[in-house]
Amino acid sequence: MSAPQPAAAPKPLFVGDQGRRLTIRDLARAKRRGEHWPMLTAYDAYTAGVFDEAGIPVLLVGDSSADNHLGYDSTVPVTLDELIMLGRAVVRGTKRSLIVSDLPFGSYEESPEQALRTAVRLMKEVGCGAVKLEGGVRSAAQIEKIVTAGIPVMAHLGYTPQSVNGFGGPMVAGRGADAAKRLREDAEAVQEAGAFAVVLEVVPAPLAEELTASLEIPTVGIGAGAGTDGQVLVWTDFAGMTPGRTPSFVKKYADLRGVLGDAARAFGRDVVGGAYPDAEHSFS
Ligand SMILES: Nc1nc(=O)c2c([nH]1)NC[C@@H]1CN(c3ccc(C(=O)N[C@@H](CCC(=O)O)C(=O)O)cc3)CN21
Ligand SMILES: CC(C)C(=O)C(=O)O
Ligand SMILES: [Mg+2]
Repeated sequence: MSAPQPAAAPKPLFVGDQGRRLTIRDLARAKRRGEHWPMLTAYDAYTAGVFDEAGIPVLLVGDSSADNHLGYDSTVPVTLDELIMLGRAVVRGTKRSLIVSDLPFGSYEESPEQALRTAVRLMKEVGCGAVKLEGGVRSAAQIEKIVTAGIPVMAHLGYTPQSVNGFGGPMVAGRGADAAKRLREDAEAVQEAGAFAVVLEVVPAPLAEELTASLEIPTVGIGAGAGTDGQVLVWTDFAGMTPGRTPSFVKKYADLRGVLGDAARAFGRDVVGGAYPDAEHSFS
């Protein structure tokens, strides 16, 4: 009899060498195992390819592309056609990550039928694996309609940026007993409607932890503390590409803006000074 072998270390989800695209079932299994996993936004093929190769299991074609890629002031103006173009690039640039696409503002609020039409366009034209929309109780009928048609839906609660023009109150959602109760009801509603996961944006950490324990579906936090199943960040924030101030929950893992600016200045100096192109970079 040989000595008992130590149990094989569970393979973290983000290593992601399944040789296929991740699915929502992989995320459900990660929840059962108590694994934490990262998610990043992506708006183009190269960047998405870098994250896919780095083993990020879930990439979001966020409507945050509006203010972080397309130059709008908020997420409100981005159109479905614009998001579809970005999503197609992200899918073309990746092999393994699960691609989730946001439903942009105005493309689902009117009715469950409108929401399904939008989700179907994203599934057909982008080829993503899931869609995401904002709102709890107010969006439950939309979620149910889309899920019933066989399309996985990620919900999004807490601070919901598409409503920025309607917000009068504080940014941190779920603070205080009434707000916490509403957030719990929203979370229950989206799970009941069939969402496979739920984003909790700018929510007090203890409440996000409580929801993560009470819900069967994975939670994905952004500014919601360490207790959620997944963590998502806007890629330009985590990589130091966003100009100016970023939300306080962001940790900057690189200074891409500095690196790229330095490269551009060096190229400019070389061209002006005659150092580029040199013989090595010319044809004789
Ligand atoms: N670059 C960027 N990062 C994001 O996380 C992000 C976007 N853009 N655009 C769409 C939404 C908007 N989100 C935001 C935007 C601002 C804050 C922010 O300024 N938060 C302040 C708290 C302000 C308050 O308490 O009133 C912070 O210090 O974190 C947070 C999330 C998250 N999303
Ligand atoms: C921040 C995430 C959750 C998002 O909705 C987006 O990037 O659009
Ligand atoms: Mg979004």
